[in-house]
Amino acid sequence: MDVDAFVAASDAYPIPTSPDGAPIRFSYGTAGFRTRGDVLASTVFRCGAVAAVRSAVTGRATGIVVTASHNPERDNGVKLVDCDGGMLPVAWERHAEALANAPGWDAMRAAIATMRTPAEAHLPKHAHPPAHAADPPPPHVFLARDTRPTGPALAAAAKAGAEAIGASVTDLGLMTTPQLHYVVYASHRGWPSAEADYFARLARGFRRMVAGGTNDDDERRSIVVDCANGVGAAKLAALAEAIGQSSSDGCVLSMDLRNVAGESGSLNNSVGADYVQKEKRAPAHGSFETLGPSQRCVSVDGDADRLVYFRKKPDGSNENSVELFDGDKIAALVATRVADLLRRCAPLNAFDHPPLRVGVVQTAYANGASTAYITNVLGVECACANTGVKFLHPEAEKFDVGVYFEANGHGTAVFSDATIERIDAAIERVDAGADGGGRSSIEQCTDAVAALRELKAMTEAINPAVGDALSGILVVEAVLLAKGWGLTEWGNMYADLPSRQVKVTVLDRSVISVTNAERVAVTPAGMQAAIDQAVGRHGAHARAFARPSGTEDIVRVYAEAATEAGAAELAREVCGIVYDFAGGVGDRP
Ligand SMILES: CC(=O)N[C@H]1[C@@H](OP(=O)(O)O)O[C@H](CO)[C@@H](O)[C@@H]1O
Ligand SMILES: [Mg+2]
Repeated sequence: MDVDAFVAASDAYPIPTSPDGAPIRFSYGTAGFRTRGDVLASTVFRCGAVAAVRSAVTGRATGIVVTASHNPERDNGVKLVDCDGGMLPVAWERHAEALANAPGWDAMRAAIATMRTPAEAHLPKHAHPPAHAADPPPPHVFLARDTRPTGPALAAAAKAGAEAIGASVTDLGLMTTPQLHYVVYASHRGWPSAEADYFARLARGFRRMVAGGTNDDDERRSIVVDCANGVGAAKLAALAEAIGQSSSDGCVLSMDLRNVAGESGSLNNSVGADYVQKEKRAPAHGSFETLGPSQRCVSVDGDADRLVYFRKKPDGSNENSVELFDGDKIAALVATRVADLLRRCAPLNAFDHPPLRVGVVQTAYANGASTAYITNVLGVECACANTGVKFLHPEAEKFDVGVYFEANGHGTAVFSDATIERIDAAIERVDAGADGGGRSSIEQCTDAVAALRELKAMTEAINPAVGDALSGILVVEAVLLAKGWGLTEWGNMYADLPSRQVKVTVLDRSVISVTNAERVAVTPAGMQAAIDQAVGRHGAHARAFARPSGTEDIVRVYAEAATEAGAAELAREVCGIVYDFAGGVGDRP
């Protein structure tokens, strides 16, 4: 590591100052550093070095992605990907912050020295293959960016930072965030990690998932995709190519891609998954108003790690309002399919000793109706984690098959290595003509074998590293096809309770601290009791909480109740309580 060369090179990337002349302070939030793109060069340059040092410490390649996801086009951000393809350890977020804000060469040297102390290694749980302890490889960083105008210069800064300290950099250019995670994940396991390998894996998984499908009537599977004018547009086109839109084997998925052009200012501008989920409205661009209520639509966000499905409200009361199929509904669909497949696999006796634990991980924002459905109807365990994938993913890893989605559509299904080994072993037994259950013929188990193969295919179609809109679309489509379901049947799983999500501005949001997966406020004193009282007044199904956002300088209030009016009123009351107890700014809500 050439720390001296790095600190010397940093002079070309000075920390910018705010109008009062003080250096801008950068913080690593829920999903990396994120702010206006034109002030990020010094931070991104320094993140290049963090990724390089992390690679040196772990003996494996790491990743950097330059993106601000669903945020406006003028913003940008930088997120570091750990060597196993997952999120950076939380302790290293603090190291990245220390380096990003270090005021001079000595402070930078000190921040890097801290990262390199053995106590700070926080090595990932999974080591594939074993670390090269004796002869560590030179540090290596994979780099990608989304389509923002500030992206090329920032990516160049990241590369310069990593190279200055002595890492080699593979610049992958434009990629979705989950693609970059996948590249690092695959390289960690020694798998082929080129972009073509990613597409081929997803496409293979999809085609195998639908291979035994009920598509006898040759009905064309058609979806309209809102690409948010982001990096997902080109990648979805490539994915469509990979699954072979014109294939003659019956497993057709036709994707009509909209909002792909990416004119200046169009990224996430009244389009994309965040807009559709928060507004419960169709994208304002891409001619969605001309579609009928039977058309299945899906929106991805600017870096294509979120997806939500939607369709026009059949009553047509408001021409742009939609029925939303959010992350909660996607999790319920995927978990249902996993549970169905495992049940059907029973004759193979492959997953009974010990029984596989399937679970769903949600956040406090999950609609109460979805939690009730998963627990009571599906009979699947349901855990609640703090907001942010870095909390959900590890919770999901505690199950043999853990399905997690944030309500906003970010999520995936995590199959543990041991589970995949058990699936593979069962397939081997089947292929060898034994059923594992002592029966003379596997013919008695045709349905179980089909289920087993579909389960295996799902592990390939899903992005194992992180939530991915592209793989999410394939899995949802394959499950709908296999079940012979349209949106009506999917929607019939459960009806969302009316809910509201609102923002309150306060002087200092850190006065609010929370516990119990963010559902209970510990401070300021008395605030939770007041929220409880308000909830109590709204009867059965009422629920509300307030927590400080990890990505914006606001407090988020969430409320749900049995009626639309009740949810709106409860949200308004809780906003007032937050305003009173936590130092509200401006007019009282
Ligand atoms: C309620 C909500 O949608 N919160 C979002 C938002 O986090 P906040 O900490 O709530 O600002 O941004 C995160 C990063 O994109 C995402 O993971 C999370 O789900
Ligand atoms: Mg995103």
